[in-house]
Amino acid sequence: MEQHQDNIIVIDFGSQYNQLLARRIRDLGVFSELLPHTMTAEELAAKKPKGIIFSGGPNSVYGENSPKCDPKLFELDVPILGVCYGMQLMSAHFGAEVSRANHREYGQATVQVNTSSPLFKGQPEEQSVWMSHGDLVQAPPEGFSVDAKSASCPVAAMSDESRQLYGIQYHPEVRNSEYGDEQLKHFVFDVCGARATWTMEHFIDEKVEEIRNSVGDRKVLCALSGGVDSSVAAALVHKAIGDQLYCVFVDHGLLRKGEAEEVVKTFRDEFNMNFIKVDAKERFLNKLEGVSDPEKKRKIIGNEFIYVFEEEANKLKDISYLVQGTLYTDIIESGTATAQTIKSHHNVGGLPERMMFDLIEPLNTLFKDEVRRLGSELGLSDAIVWRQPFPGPGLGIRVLGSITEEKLEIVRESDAILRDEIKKAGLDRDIWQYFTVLPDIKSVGVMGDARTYDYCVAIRAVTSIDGMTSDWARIPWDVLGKISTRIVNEVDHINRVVYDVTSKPPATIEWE
Ligand SMILES: Nc1ncnc2c1ncn2[C@@H]1O[C@H](COP(=O)(O)OP(=O)(O)OP(=O)(O)O)[C@@H](O)[C@H]1O
Ligand SMILES: O=c1[nH]c(=O)c2[nH+]cn([C@@H]3O[C@H](COP(=O)(O)O)[C@@H](O)[C@H]3O)c2[nH]1
Ligand SMILES: NC(=O)CC[C@H](N)C(=O)O
Ligand SMILES: [Mg+2]
Repeated sequence: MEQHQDNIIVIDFGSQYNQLLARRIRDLGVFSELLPHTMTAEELAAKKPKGIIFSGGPNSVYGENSPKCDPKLFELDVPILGVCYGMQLMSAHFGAEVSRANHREYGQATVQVNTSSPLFKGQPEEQSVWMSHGDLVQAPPEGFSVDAKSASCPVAAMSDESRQLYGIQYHPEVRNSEYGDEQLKHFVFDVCGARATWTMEHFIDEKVEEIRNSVGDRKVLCALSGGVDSSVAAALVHKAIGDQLYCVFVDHGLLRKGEAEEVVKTFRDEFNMNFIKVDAKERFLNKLEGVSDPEKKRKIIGNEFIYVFEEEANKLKDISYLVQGTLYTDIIESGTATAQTIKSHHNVGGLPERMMFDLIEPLNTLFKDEVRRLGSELGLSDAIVWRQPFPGPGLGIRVLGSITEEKLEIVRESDAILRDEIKKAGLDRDIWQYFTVLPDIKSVGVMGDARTYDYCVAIRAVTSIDGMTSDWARIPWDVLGKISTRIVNEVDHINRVVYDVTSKPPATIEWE
């Protein structure tokens, strides 16, 4: 996309925090996107970046297959900030030695900084920072000066002002680095001279123009779940092309209690868009029968979605674009060239190899909280903007192992009770996501003096901002107690309720 504002490019070397870097820059009001390290200097220069940031990464620069960048990048006359692996890469490029550290540093550390260096202006000389490295730069390359050091890290930051090259060994993008935001601010505004003009309004205008240009007068299909992301994507594309947009909502039999009716009502009543509901319960459940591997289930569901959309597109004729509400989170978790696959999101890693559509994914650089802001800007109601996320594979990944109608019913009913009680307790806006899971185990109980041997249900409730990390929600015990009693009393085949108290990481939000 042609950017009409200043742009800072973050080059992805596989760090867990790479997405945070781009995010922090956007929060400063400057557009920023994450791009693969395999892009050539020429391709990157075409985007006219005001500055480039190298992310961290799990590799060692001296490792055999460690990711590199196009060396011509250093000749573009664009300021570069290397973070962690990025600084090590810059150092190695200019001939400094990067070696294994005697003491690896993970977590909080104290650095002494040179406050006359551009990135550290106006800050205290001693700062607390977040380190995560096992390698280090012993001495800076020629022409660079040391801007920060810690007890175990001789080069915690370095710079060559004349060539506009900067390096930081710790992670300024992580909140635990006290003045990290300040350092990024200095880089973006003082060193790169970027202007803070990036707003959601700009984002909307640019996307609308981009969508109009690529679509022309053709018709477009939108995969609409009624969730936050696809509702926002649909509203955005509708703004661009109006009635050329056809929204397709699929009931795959893995939806929550009452969900299909609710989505149909909302979109028929509140939205002035072409809306089609497809009943595809049987075909999804048939394909999933007897399949217990989570990744297989995800791929079957992802594939089947597309087959349904293709059939609908053929009925409407001349449709070659599919809109999806894909977020950056879906992409990173599905695995990229540098990041591991945590789970294949149905709309990314679960897509079939061949499909008849080109994808339009206007939100694929954003995080959930940014999408919510965008939704409000587009005038969507709070009920949609603040709806809790619900994964495309739905209850299919909340019935662990192979899926049956009976098990789906248990999850559907217990989830409805949980939602009801959370709402009654006024907690629905505080808790990011809450649902029940049916583990594939049975345990012994005693009900009405009789022995039972039946399923247990797990409650999962988390607080989060963007779904990348989360903590378990501290639901008051009396509320949990009420939920547990209701589930056991009202849902057949449940004799036990447990509460999941793990954060992400090390767990994930969904169980599959
Ligand atoms: N039942 C469905 N019918 C049609 N499209 C769907 C359905 N479920 C998911 N999708 C598509 O897959 C995309 C990803 O699903 P995801 O759940 O991440 O987003 P969402 O449902 O739009 O928002 P939310 O995260 O709030 O649930 C959606 O944006 C939508 O394009
Ligand atoms: O549309 C989706 N398709 C998927 O395949 C999928 N898998 C997980 N999720 C949602 O993503 C967020 C992070 O989930 P995890 O911590 O389980 O990875 C949580 O909000 C999950 O509900 C999905 N959404
Ligand atoms: N977080 C990082 O970028 C780590 C860089 C490199 N792998 C190291 O251990 O030093
Ligand atoms: Mg959803």
